[in-house]
Amino acid sequence: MAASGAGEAGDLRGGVDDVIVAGAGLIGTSIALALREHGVRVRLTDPDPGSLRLAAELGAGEPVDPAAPGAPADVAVIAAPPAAIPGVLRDLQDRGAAHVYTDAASVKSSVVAEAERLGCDLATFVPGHPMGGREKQGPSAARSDLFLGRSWALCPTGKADPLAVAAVTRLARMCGAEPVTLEAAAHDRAVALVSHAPHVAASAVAARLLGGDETALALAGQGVRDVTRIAAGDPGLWLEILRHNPAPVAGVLEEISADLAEAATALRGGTPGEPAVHGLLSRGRRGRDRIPGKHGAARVPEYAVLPVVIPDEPNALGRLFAAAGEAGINIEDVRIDHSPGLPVGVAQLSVLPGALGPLARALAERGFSVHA
Ligand SMILES: NC(=O)c1ccc[n+]([C@@H]2O[C@H](COP(=O)([O-])OP(=O)(O)OC[C@H]3O[C@@H](n4cnc5c(N)ncnc54)[C@H](O)[C@@H]3O)[C@@H](O)[C@H]2O)c1
Ligand SMILES: O=C(O)C(=O)C[C@]1(C(=O)O)C=C[C@@H](O)C=C1
Repeated sequence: MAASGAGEAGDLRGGVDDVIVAGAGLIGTSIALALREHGVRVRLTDPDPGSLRLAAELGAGEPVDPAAPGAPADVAVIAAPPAAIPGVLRDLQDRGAAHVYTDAASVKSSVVAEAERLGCDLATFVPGHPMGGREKQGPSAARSDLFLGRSWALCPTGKADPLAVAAVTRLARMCGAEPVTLEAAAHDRAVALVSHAPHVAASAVAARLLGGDETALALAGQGVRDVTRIAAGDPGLWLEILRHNPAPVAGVLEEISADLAEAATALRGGTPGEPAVHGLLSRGRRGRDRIPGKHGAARVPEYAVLPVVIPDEPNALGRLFAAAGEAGINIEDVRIDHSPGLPVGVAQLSVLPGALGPLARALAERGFSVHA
């Protein structure tokens, strides 16, 4: 969603012209891509050189050394895993890397408490949480439109400078999101209900599938795919998120468990228990109706996946497939991650695990930019 003119883009930027994104993964690169569409200068840092290189190649910004980021940016966004954020904030603030700081962590109270403990400046730190995401990681899954129409929680402490809040509000709006301001504890209770407990519940449903035989799994339709999509997320990141929000998530899970237990007991009891089951299904339907919007994404099969950067031009995919064919490798599936308006996209080639190395070598030899 590029702005239509330099003046208009400048108006929306409102002084947020130069941003540092620390953490060039899914969320950091998505934020960077969205900001680039508004002409914002973006400087990227990430301890993983591969992620940094890919994010830069996707057009998300210029890689910089976090120890020498250059002149202070208008805003620094920290899009690292939650536990790393307070330390990165303290480091960036010590270096005077930006005038205003925000983060993207899925939890807020623990991040704020640790930032305070580390002596971070809370006047310039506006904790944030974009409510858009995917069940995938890394810059190759990034999309400039990831936050379009989503809420973006802002949890400024009582010490926050209103000008800092205004700058982060503008940044969220440039990403196409709607800022929602609330206290950190209220945020954590809210996301326990709408994000964290649902993730665990989806994992519980998906974990049952491990006991299903091939015939049962062959019958899997869209229903189970919808219910389990988020269970494909990274267990490491999710454990970290849950650890930082334990009590609110446990509370919701206990309520879900009670509903499920009651339904199971009622079903075991036959017809007399039916009203309880009907009641749960009806409440579920009414609860679902209260959700104002919904993500949609395809499930990705579990092959080995090779990301290859491709130019946005006729027959780019044709050449890619021809090269794989010449190497005698069968591509099982392909998915294109592409932000509208960008000159390049990422083709995610799914192959049998044993074919990954040979395919990477064959494509690299033929001049493709391969990110194995
Ligand atoms: N995945 C989602 O759907 C989602 C949605 C909203 C918010 N978030 C939050 O966004 C943050 C990033 O998650 P993600 O999904 O982009 O994960 P990701 O794994 O795709 O990216 C995280 C990136 O942070 C980098 N990193 C690690 N330590 C760092 C450090 N000290 N300094 C700078 N970068 C560092 C990693 O190398 C990696 O590239 C997390 O705090 C997460 O809670 C995730
Ligand atoms: O759509 C997804 O894949 C997500 O899980 C995104 C989602 C969510 O629960 O809505 C996940 C974690 C975040 O902190 C924010 C957004």
